[in-house]
Amino acid sequence: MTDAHTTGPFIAAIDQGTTSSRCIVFDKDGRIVSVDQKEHEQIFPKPGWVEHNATEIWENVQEVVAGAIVKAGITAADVKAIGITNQRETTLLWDKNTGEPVHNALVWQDTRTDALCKELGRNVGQDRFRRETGLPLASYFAGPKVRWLLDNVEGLRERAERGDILFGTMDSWVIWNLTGGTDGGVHVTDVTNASRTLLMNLHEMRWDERILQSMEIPAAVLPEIRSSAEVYGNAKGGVLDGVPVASALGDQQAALFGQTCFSEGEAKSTYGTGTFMLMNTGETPVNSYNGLLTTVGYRIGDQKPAYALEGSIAVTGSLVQWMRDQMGLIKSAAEIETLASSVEDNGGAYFVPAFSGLFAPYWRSDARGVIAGLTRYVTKAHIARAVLEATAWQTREITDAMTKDSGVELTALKVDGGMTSNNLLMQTLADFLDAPVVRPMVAETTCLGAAYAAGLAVGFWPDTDALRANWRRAAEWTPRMDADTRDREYKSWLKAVERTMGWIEDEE
Ligand SMILES: Nc1ncnc2c1ncn2[C@@H]1O[C@H](COP(=O)(O)OP(=O)(O)O)[C@@H](O)[C@H]1O
Ligand SMILES: O=P(O)(O)OC[C@H](O)CO
Repeated sequence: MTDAHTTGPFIAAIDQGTTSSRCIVFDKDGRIVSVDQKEHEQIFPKPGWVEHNATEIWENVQEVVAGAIVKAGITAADVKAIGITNQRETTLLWDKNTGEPVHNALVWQDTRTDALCKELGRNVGQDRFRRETGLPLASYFAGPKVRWLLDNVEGLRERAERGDILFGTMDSWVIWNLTGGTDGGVHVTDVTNASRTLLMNLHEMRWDERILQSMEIPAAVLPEIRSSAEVYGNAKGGVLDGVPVASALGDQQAALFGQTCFSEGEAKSTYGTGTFMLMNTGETPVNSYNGLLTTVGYRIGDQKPAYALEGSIAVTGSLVQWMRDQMGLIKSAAEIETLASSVEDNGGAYFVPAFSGLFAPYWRSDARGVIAGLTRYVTKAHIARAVLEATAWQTREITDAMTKDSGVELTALKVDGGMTSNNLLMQTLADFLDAPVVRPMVAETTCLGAAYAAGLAVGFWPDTDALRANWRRAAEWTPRMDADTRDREYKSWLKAVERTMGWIEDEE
């Protein structure tokens, strides 16, 4: 599938995402040469619980890597490096002697550790976690999930303490398997993924011993924390045998990198299963007083890290999936735009999809979803509109918090991800933010970011300036809504948000 304009060598990026795994081959201009992708099963054992089968995921990863290489018509010899990016926080423990997971992976959306987080908050204190890790104590993050597994899988704690068990987010699982698994696989994670565990000291980039003690997690299970762009090892076996594995970044940080947000104040927002806005805040971590997370943006080799402020929204694209799969109101995700465009407005309806509680800026795990403002007038088209507006209003709440925390006014928002193919949503976003929304030519910024980092690590690209030169605007939406309408609608949205809170009582 390579054309006359794309001659090698290439970089291959693997994106192990929440709903699918994909592999994309890029050329030196950052153009896509080939793509292969495969979905995996979403397992919902109980309300609020979400799991993935990590063995299925690893099989899919191997399949899409082979698929992308075949489609590109190339071999391992043409690939200079492999970059890894992944759904963050999703937590796996596996046996290092057999390579078998000890349990399904607990997915970032899973809320089973709510009670544990409350208990830790009472015993250890919320502030300590915020101060050391940059994160609020919430079921979203990996550390409490590790503790839950150690407490609930029979005999696991003893095996972990004996040194037989490895913990990893999906970057670690993919890298360990890629580099040989039980036959010498390297057990590493990068600073961006480690910064999502509630276990890493954000300032010193090392596992925090006191937090490990209070969470009762043995250090023996932990991967080594490395930078986001360096060679961790070479692939062993498979179609990319011998190729250096040279980057790892959580998917949202990878998108920040792929959008070339290398300067302080530059931000992007990625619209996939959830939505995540990150702003590069430079070499020092910025504390949030408005419900954002402080996280690592990236670290290239032994250079100073770039930190970021993040606004995380749990449910955006997954609400569209829910309309399709659970409600049967649309047949495809794209159909939501046609349905929503058949009416002028939301008909008075507001949909707050607090399915996993509310993330930024509220961090309320006791919240659950509501549709507010219903009257007999409301049709499924109005609900479809409210679904799209929910994504745009949630972004507005995040940009407001970013402005307060960073002092930087939003002048334009760089966007990417699957939902950005929805024109109505992008226009609504520009309207609600009262700022232009800009989409780059390569909307696959997550894979692109991982490819860029891997390429920098092996000298395929010389520096970040070379990467910036690849960024090209594909589309722009400018605000058209009058201020009065925007303010009135925003007030109604905030009223609907209030109605979600406190739905789950402590004993539930
Ligand atoms: N045209 C569309 N309008 C609204 N949502 C869409 C559209 N196309 C895809 N989506 C949503 O985008 C998400 C897929 O985007 P993607 O970036 O691939 O997500 P992820 O990386 O989280 O798996 C799905 O949740 C899907 O419902
Ligand atoms: O796989 P995605 O794109 O839904 O991203 C998930 C995030 O990394 C969760 O923090």
